Amino acid sequence: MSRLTIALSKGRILKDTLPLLREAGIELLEDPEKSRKLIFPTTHPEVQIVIIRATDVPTYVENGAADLGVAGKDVLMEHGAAGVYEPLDLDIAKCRLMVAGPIHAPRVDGRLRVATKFVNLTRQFYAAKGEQVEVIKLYGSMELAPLMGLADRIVDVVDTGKTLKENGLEPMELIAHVSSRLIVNKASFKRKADLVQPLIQQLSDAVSRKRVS
Ligand SMILES: Nc1ncnc2c1ncn2[C@@H]1O[C@H](COP(=O)(O)OP(=O)(O)OP(=O)(O)O)[C@@H](O)[C@H]1O
Ligand SMILES: O=P(O)(O)OC[C@H]1O[C@H](OP(=O)(O)OP(=O)(O)O)[C@H](O)[C@@H]1O
Repeated sequence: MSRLTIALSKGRILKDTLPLLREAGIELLEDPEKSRKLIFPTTHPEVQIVIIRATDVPTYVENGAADLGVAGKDVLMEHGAAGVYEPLDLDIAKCRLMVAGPIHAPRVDGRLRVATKFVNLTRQFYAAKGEQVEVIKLYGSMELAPLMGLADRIVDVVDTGKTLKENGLEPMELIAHVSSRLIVNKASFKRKADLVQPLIQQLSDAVSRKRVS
C-alpha cells in the first residue's frame, strides 16, 4: 500500500513533471497517456501517482485524497489555495493569464461580457479596476466566444499567442504570469514528513539543475 499519493494531470504537466520526479527516484511503470487507469504505481515502493483533471488537483490535495500535486498557478489562484502548502515553483508549464479580444475590438457600451473558465480571477481583476463585467462561464475553447457573439472579451492562458491569432483575437491585458507549482496537503506535510520533506528537496534540486543547464 503506497504511503504517498501524488496527483498529476495528463498533457504538459505530466510531460514536464516526470523528468523532475525521475531525478527524485520516482518513475512510472507504464505510460498513463496510453492507459485508462487512473492510479499508477511507481519505482518507489511507497509512492503512487493518480492522474486527474488539472482543475481538480487542488481539491484532491486540500482534502487529503492526494498528499502532493502539481497545478498551474492559474488553477491555484482560481481555486483559492489557502488550504494547501505551495513549497515549490517547478518552473514548468509557463504561460500568461490574459484578457484577450477581437483585433480592432469595437467600443462596448454598457457592461463588458467576458467568457472564461477563471470566473473568480476575472471578477477579482475587474473589481480591482472598479469595473463591473458580466462573466460567462465556459470550460474550454474560450477563443470561440467572441467569434460567435457570446462575449466581448475572454480571460484565458496564453503561451505563443497562436490560438488567439488564428481566431482573430489579440492579447489585451496581462493578469498574471503563470507556472506550475508543487502543492502539499497540510496534514501530510507534518504526518509524512519523512517522505515529503526529502521529496521537496530533491525536486527543488532538480528544478535548480534544470535552470542552470
Ligand atoms: N499553451 C500553454 N502553454 C503553457 N502552459 C499552459 C498552456 N496551457 C495551459 N498551461 C498551463 O498548464 C496547466 C495545465 O494545462 P492543461 O491544458 O494541461 O490543463 P487544462 O486543460 O487547462 O485543465 P483541464 O484539463 O482541467 O481543463 C494550466 O493550468 C496552465 O497553468
Ligand atoms: O498561446 P498558445 O501557445 O496558442 O496557447 C494557448 C492555448 O493553450 C491552451 O490550450 P491547449 O489546447 O494547450 O490546452 P487545453 O487542453 O487547455 O485547451 C489554452 O487553453 C489556450 O487555448
